[in-house]
Amino acid sequence: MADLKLADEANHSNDPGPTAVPILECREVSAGYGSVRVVRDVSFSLQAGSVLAILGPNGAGKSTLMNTLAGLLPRKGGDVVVEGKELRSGRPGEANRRGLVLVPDDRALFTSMTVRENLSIAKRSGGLSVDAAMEMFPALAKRIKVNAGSLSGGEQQMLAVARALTQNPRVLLIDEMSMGLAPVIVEELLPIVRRIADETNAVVVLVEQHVQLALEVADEALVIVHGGVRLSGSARELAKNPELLEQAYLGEAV
Ligand SMILES: Nc1ncnc2c1ncn2[C@@H]1O[C@H](COP(=O)(O)OP(=O)(O)OP(=O)(O)O)[C@@H](O)[C@H]1O
Repeated sequence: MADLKLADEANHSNDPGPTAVPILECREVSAGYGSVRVVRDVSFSLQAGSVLAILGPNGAGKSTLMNTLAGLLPRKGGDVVVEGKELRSGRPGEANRRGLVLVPDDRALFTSMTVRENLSIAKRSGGLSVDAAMEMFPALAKRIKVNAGSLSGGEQQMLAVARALTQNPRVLLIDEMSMGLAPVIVEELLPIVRRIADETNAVVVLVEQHVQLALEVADEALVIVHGGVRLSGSARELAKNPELLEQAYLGEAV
């Protein structure tokens, strides 16, 4: 099956020009568990302020790729380069210090601590202050004294993203933000991702099952099937080609 690369027409206006060093480069990255390779030769390059949507069916390897980028899993091949410097494989502390911040699909909040405590404990120098993070999420600001475990699913997700922003991310990795959330909540949350990229100039890599909503906020998209990139291109072009997306998901030749 030939991979398809759509025209590289990014829909963001903050193109830094051809000489800028990419914030994140993934060069033929492979990953997996034990001797099993579940992600194969994934490559992409992202400039400051851009959003990449990683799409694909269940079990395709999307979370494995995210965890590998965050250093939680060792790579089985390839290079990850952050702002021009290689990142060592399987070093989550180093990845975090270099600005890769993962919002995991289980959100990993301290449920018996308040919203404010969850944010204060994560805060890093250079990251958004608790108050600035709350400005991004006014609905959560009203719940700042509430324990994270008592928040709604949408509020918990806001807190997980707000917490990441207090850590000064250069690369924000958001794995299935919409997991378990009603579509109406997802429609509110995803535009915030766009705002984060635009206002902080961080790169956002978003794994998302709500394909059309993700394509509305992303600049670029990859469809991963069976661990390999099946389709890639500008989010705007992919959004205009739902049949192509469907074929890619089904693993048909496109
Ligand atoms: N800890 C693990 N040990 C061994 N295999 C795993 C582990 N986690 C995931 N896998 C396998 O790796 C493959 C890719 O899983 P992964 O969770 O990365 O897919 P995904 O695209 O994120 O899917 P989903 O959308 O369902 O989360 C699957 O076959 C899965 O069973």
